[in-house]
Amino acid sequence: MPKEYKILAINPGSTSTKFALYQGEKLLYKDTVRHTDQELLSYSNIASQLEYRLIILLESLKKHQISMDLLDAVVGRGGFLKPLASGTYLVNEIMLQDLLGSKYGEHASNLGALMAYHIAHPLGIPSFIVDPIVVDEMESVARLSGIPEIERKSHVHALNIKAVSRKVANQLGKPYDAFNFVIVHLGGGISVVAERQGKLIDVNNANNEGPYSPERAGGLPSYQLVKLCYSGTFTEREMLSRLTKEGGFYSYLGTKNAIEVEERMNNGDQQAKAILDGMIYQVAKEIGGMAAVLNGEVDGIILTGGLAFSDYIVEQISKKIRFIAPIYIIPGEEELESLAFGALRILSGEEEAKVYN
Ligand SMILES: Nc1ncnc2c1ncn2[C@@H]1O[C@H](COP(=O)(O)OP(=O)(O)OP(=O)(O)O)[C@@H](O)[C@H]1O
Ligand SMILES: CCCC(=O)O
Repeated sequence: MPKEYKILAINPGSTSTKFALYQGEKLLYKDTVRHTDQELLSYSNIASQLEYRLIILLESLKKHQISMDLLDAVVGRGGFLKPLASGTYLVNEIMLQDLLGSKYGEHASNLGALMAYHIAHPLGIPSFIVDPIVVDEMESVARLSGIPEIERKSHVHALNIKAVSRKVANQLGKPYDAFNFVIVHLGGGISVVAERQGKLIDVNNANNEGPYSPERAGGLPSYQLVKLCYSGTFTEREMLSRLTKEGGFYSYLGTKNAIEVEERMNNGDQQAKAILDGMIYQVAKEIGGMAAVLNGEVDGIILTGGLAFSDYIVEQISKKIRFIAPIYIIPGEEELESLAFGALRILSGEEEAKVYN
């Protein structure tokens, strides 16, 4: 009988940290710890949250009486690195340095490789990342921005997007590269992608384009943005934080929690309704754009991520876009499973780990 590898998967998100333990393909334990805005905003940068998130992980393992001694590998979500092909990568020194120094940008998922390595290294076992947020399959036409100094980049919830795409394709009875999908990850940040036959040919860079989200500003009118940057009101760090951690719902309503925003709306708060509806409007508009990228040849639109648990959000988006193609709802995310299975493919010899250099 083949060995049933034990793999710990770690997914640090913008509003939560999620963990799971798999034995082979079987889930043994799963836990989600949600972080308050105050907790996370008290850290000056993402890398400085490492110890805090590691303590949370160790507490969770202890609470669930999980011993780390029997682990075969640890896998974390992959963050801002150089643009990469899709796949599973061994965590190595260059990767750790790039993440610790935020060389390619700040994002909660930068902690994935760091946390995985800190657990795995003392145990003498490998650590991996799978389909990091810098998976880049964009076509050259999609890279043009409008000025030569700025190139559009592929920063995207690739892990979950690839997983849900496979899932829907499976439901439809064909491999995922047989379809064209528009896939929308509705999380703390929002990714809307055009996937043509398995490749993410265009994506809104979830950190600085597209719809606003619970914590991000999304695309902004560029002229006014430049004026604001030079107004003397904000430092560069404050401005970047305003766009990526304190934008969207948070900037208007003081919370990143969509459940709370919906409750406020249901209790008659008109401002909460306006902001929620504004996000829905922008998401629908972005989906229309990605449908055009696919020449209207869209086999399905997939809505996924934490916000896809909300009936209101799903219904309101669906109303605007159902003329395009059938809609598939996969709430939450398949990220932990995808991480564990990515590592499993390496341990079982089905694939070879890619090297980051
Ligand atoms: N049942 C629900 N109804 C409405 N909104 C929900 C529900 N569950 C979670 N959310 C909202 O989803 C958002 C977080 O989504 P998710 O957990 O996918 O994000 P994350 O993993 O923290 O960040 P990201 O997906 O950007 O990496 C929050 O605004 C949260 O309040
Ligand atoms: C940058 C892509 C991933 C995310 O927005 O969380």
